[in-house]
Amino acid sequence: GGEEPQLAQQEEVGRLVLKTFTGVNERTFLTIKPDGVQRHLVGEIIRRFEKKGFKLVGMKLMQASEDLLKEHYIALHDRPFYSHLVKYMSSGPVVAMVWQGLDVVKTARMMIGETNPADSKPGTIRGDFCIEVSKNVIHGSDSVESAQREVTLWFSTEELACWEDSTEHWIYE
Ligand SMILES: Nc1ncnc2c1ncn2[C@@H]1O[C@@H]2COP(=O)(O)O[C@H]2[C@H]1O
Repeated sequence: GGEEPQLAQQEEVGRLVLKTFTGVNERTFLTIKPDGVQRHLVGEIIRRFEKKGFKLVGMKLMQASEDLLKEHYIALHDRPFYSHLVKYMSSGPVVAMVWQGLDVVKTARMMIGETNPADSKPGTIRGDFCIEVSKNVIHGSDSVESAQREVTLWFSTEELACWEDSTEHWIYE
């Protein structure tokens, strides 16, 4: 009984957030994985999204806890590689980021490449910088809904910056 109104309220907030972060305000969650940090790819990866024209609205270098990563990868908890994945992701610092822009979820996935680097074309991040699926350098949200879930899981609202990009007139019609 008592929990239902709260749940309805949460769903309402969810719908509102989803409506707010559409069009040029669409947001995605990206994280440079421990192998990407160790291999000094942080600058190169950020450079690609920055030069593309997307807006960086949140970023932090952090060592993620196993609890956070278990929640982040909850949809994969039945997969045989789940616990290995959680251990690897918590083994060193990652760079968690929120990027904003028109169709940023889909476009970032295209820039990242396929989950398996062997299927990723040259020119994509995974196509250019890695070989194995279990060391694939970067994560990107796979849908607007998972982006919303992942952004709120990894960042508080105070950690996200709202700023005006002076080049926007040269990027959007
Ligand atoms: N067969 C696999 N073996 C190990 N890790 C995998 C396998 N398939 C997927 N993954 C990892 O699981 C992750 C899920 O989403 P990511 O985009 O972070 O990238 C994926 C890979 O790092």
